[in-house]
Amino acid sequence: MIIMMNCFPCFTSQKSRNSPCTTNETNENVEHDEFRPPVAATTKRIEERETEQTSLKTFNFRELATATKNFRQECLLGEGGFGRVYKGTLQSTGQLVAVKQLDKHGLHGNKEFQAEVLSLAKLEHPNLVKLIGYCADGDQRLLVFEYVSGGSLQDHLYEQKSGQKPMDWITRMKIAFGAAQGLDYLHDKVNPPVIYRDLKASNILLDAEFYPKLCDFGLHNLEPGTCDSLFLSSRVMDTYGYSAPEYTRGDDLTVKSDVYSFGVVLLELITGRRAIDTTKSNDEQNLVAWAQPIFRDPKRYPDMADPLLRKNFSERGLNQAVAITSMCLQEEPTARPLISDVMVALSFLSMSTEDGIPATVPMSSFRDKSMSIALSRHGSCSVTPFCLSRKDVNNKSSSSSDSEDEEEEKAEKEEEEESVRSKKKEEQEETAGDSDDGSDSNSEKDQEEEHSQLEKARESSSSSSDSGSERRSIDETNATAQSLKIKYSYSSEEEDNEKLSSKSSCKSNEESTFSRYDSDRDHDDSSRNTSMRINSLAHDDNEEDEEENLETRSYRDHDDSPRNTSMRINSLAHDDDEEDEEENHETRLEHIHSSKSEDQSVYSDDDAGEASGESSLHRMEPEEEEHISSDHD
Ligand SMILES: Nc1ncnc2c1ncn2[C@@H]1O[C@H](COP(=O)(O)OP(=O)(O)OP(=O)(O)O)[C@@H](O)[C@H]1O
Repeated sequence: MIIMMNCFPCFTSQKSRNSPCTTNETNENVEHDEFRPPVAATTKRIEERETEQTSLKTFNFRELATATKNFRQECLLGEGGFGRVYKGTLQSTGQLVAVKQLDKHGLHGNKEFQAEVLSLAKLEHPNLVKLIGYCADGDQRLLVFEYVSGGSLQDHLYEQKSGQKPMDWITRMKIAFGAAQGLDYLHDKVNPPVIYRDLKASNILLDAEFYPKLCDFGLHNLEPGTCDSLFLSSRVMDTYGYSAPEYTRGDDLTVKSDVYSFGVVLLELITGRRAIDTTKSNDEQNLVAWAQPIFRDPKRYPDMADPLLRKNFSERGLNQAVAITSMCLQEEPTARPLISDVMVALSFLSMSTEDGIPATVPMSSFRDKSMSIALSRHGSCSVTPFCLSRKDVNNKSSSSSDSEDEEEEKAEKEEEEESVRSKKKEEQEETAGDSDDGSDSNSEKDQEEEHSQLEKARESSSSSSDSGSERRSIDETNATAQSLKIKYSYSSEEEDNEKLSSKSSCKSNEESTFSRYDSDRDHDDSSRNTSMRINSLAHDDNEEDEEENLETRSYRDHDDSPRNTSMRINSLAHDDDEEDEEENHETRLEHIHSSKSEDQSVYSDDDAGEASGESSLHRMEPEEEEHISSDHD
């Protein structure tokens, strides 16, 4: 979009040089140029609204000189590929800002600059450094950003000040999660999507509470050299170690190239190693090259972790994080996950739990199946295809015992119904075995019987829950699972997932789910305080010739009890006036798993003073998993 030069008076007007102004204050001066068709009043109003929305300020050079004490050395925060960055204080408001003085190489014209700046200003997200304003005065081009006080991720990982504690595991995961949210916004929430191109540890700024904000996004077109082909950008070198293989091959960059760079950052967070470290031996200089063989050997994952973490992380958390990283770092761009899926997975990893073990990630939270498959390999993803409704999440996140009781009652009811239904199924199968055409002829009768059994089950279930007596035993549930011939284990591989998915006739996530994830910045220490919504809706695909219209619904139950590992698979036929009874099933698959399984043990090494100086791995043995079915046996 091309914006008029006079729209920003600091380019031309003397008046503007003396006072800061916002773009909306100056819209009266809008003129038209040759690139813009005559602007109708309405169009003009739309533009005004756009600039109002961004509330972008224009500054004159003198103001910014004052703010930065005349660009004094002591205010210099650093110098990057775009130019120098100074810390400043706006005189008018007292606000702290970071003033980026763009290099004059390949200087962009005012119009181009304004256009870029305005589109930049529209990119607003809590995990992006906010552009406050700009200055284009003579040949000066400056951008004014909010000041982020905590330094960059690079500083925290590698340039720690003395006495500063190393970042703990959860903090690292929260940083990764926040960065993923920022990237997701650029990739998924902005139209057209913005390819960051420059994601790296030094571009992730942290505030005083380690809340991450991405900087330098969308600046590509302002990069020195984009107007001057002879100018070799120093940024190319800086990005070395983060850039995706397709960049080196000279192929086009896509959002998946950003996913690769994100993978490198995640790897840095896990390992505490720089993307490129020339002080290391040859085979360890390139972090990704060093990590690739380890990705293939999960037993070596713990060796990968940053020694500064002193093994204070859960094994499962580490496995998940490494699995996500290795996916992001796939050679082939299409094999890399969507950042939205990475973000969802990290939302679980960044939640603090009492025992430090991250919750299982519901498979249907992902838009792309590959992520759930990768995580399920590490027992980190519930393989049941299900949908997490907002109501479910609310119920789950509520600490109210009432709602938990209600959930349990509901689950019990469903189990009853499921039991009846599966028994019926078995009978039907037997009948089918005896007589080929028998099932058809009896189907109506069967339906009636089934229905009446279900009704009975509902009644008996409600009466038992009313009296508060007799809970349905979980071995019955397991029998139900068996009757559905679904096998499951925590180490289940891809095929198991596929089988389970197909058993429940649920379409792939890609096709059938819509995920929405919202999290605000209070995503903090308590998982209960985490504001998170994941909604997935399995929806029908009319083109598919499905005999049954299945609505699959389930939810994650992050069970607090370490000794309860069970899987409940409930399937019930429900009568719905509007829908054909024969064709409608509601399958509820609920997977409740233990907070601690074998794969979930916590490594801890609190013994900082071990004589050897090398911490040994203390593995807190998981409490024995209690498979209720085996108890029953
Ligand atoms: N909004 C900001 N708040 C606080 N510090 C900032 C801000 N923006 C940049 N900085 C700091 O200014 C310095 C220079 O930043 P800049 O982004 O220009 O360079 P870089 O990230 O080191 O390299 P490159 O330009 O290649 O990405 C860095 O130390 C960075 O942490």
